[in-house]
Amino acid sequence: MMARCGRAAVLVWLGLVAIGVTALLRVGLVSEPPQGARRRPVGFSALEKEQLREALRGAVKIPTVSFSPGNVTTSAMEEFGAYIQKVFPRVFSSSFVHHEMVGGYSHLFTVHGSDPHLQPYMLLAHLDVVPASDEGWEVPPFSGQERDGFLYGRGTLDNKNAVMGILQAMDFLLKRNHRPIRSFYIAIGHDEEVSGHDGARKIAAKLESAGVRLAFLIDEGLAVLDGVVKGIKRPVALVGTTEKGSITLTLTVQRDPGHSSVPPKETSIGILAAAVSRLEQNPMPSLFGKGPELATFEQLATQFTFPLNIVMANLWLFAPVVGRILEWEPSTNALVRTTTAVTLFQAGVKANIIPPFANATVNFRIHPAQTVEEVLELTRAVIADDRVKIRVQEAFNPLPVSPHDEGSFGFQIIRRTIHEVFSDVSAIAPGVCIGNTDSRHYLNLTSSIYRFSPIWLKAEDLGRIHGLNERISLETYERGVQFYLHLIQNSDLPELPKPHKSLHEL
Ligand SMILES: CCCCCCCC/C=C\CCCCCCCC(=O)NCC(=O)O
Ligand SMILES: [Zn+2]
Ligand SMILES: [Zn+2]
Repeated sequence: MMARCGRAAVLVWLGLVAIGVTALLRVGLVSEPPQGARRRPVGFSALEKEQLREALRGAVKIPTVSFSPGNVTTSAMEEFGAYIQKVFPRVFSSSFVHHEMVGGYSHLFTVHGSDPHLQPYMLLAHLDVVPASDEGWEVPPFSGQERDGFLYGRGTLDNKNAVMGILQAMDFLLKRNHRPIRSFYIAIGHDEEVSGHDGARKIAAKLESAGVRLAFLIDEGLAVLDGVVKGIKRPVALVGTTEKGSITLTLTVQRDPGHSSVPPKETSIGILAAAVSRLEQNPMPSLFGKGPELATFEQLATQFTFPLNIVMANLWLFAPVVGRILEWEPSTNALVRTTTAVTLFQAGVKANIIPPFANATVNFRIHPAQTVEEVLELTRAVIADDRVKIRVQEAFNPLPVSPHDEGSFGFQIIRRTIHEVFSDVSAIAPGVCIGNTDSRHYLNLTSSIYRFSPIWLKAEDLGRIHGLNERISLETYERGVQFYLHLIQNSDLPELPKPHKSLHEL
């Protein structure tokens, strides 16, 4: 009997291994880099390197902060506009580049390629940054100081690296007398950090009313991740093919004020604090494996060390266990569920007055398998207190998944460009962008929206985005400029080679 059980267990194990190996081979083929002649990184002279670093430093020193919708630092944004004109005169004076301002402080460049029959694409970035005070920073966040090969400052990763990287690449192309064949737009929003309603949304509306359709669009988002995903030793690049939805709620409790010497059993502050604490103690349900994050892990399966590689290649069986493990780290927990972040709390007027009001802001990022309505319903159920009034500030559902198969022009061009410039990455896979981007305003112009920042992130860097000591290595920034240079040239391809030879010709 014991022997029979043992033999059965071995057979089950062999079966699992066979399935795993099959899946690994399949996945291995999918994630194989495109073959054939690759464009080699263009060399920058020492002077050019110096120029591109100084240009970024100058951009970081202008405090283009967005505080809230309608409350952005307009004078800094005007200064930023003048700064890029000064640094990139070639771009602003080129006969085939048209520049215009939209929504007061956003920039739209139209680069007219030599073949007007090719559908244009778009490079997207934003010039505004989230606030930063000196406290906790190794160097002041708007001082543009450099340490050990890193330029420190708010916006170095999010997103002045892209604004300056794109314009710098354009400048270098013009300097080398290169006119792109395919037309493209460069859109630089000024209020992405506070919803993009005055910048990106207006640019999108303008292009839409002119009947523009885009071949694809690339915005900030995921990146090259080095040691970020536990179990993967080598760097991998993730391209965001979708992004999470979002809900921002204001929770309010109002009670009668009075003398603090005769307090009620519960104050508005106590009631609201208990409600937000319940939200934190009761996270949204795990949905790991029910959305496009499944494809990310399947495609990265071969990159995991043994035995995780077998596990990842068999998520149909192991997804619940993997989901539990991913919950341990905030960065991967964000892929598992709708996240809940209590971000603002305002209450009370004076030490000896019973507080008449308490307000809290809670920001949820919605997992692709959930909707705004579902999250609202769960939130009401967890708060379960009619004294807490719930108001929706802003809400949108998770974004559609952009095509990422072998025939998807934009995805394959981006993939090829990553292979050329970040040749040290071992795999490229589609992913869910956990933050939100201006790209969602362009849904009516294209279904091919990709979110990839050409930056190299180690696990410890994730906390720098919107956090303390945001910084970029100058070597990484040079690669970012290379990325946009290559991307613009690769996009000149009129179409992808036919499927039977696509991988060899790309
Ligand atoms: C196997 C997958 C592991 C994924 C781990 C997550 C990696 C995170 C990588 C990049 C950081 C995401 C930043 C996204 C851009 C956010 C832009 C932004 O700040 N927008 C405003 C907002 O979201 O409020
Ligand atoms: Zn950003
Ligand atoms: Zn940001």
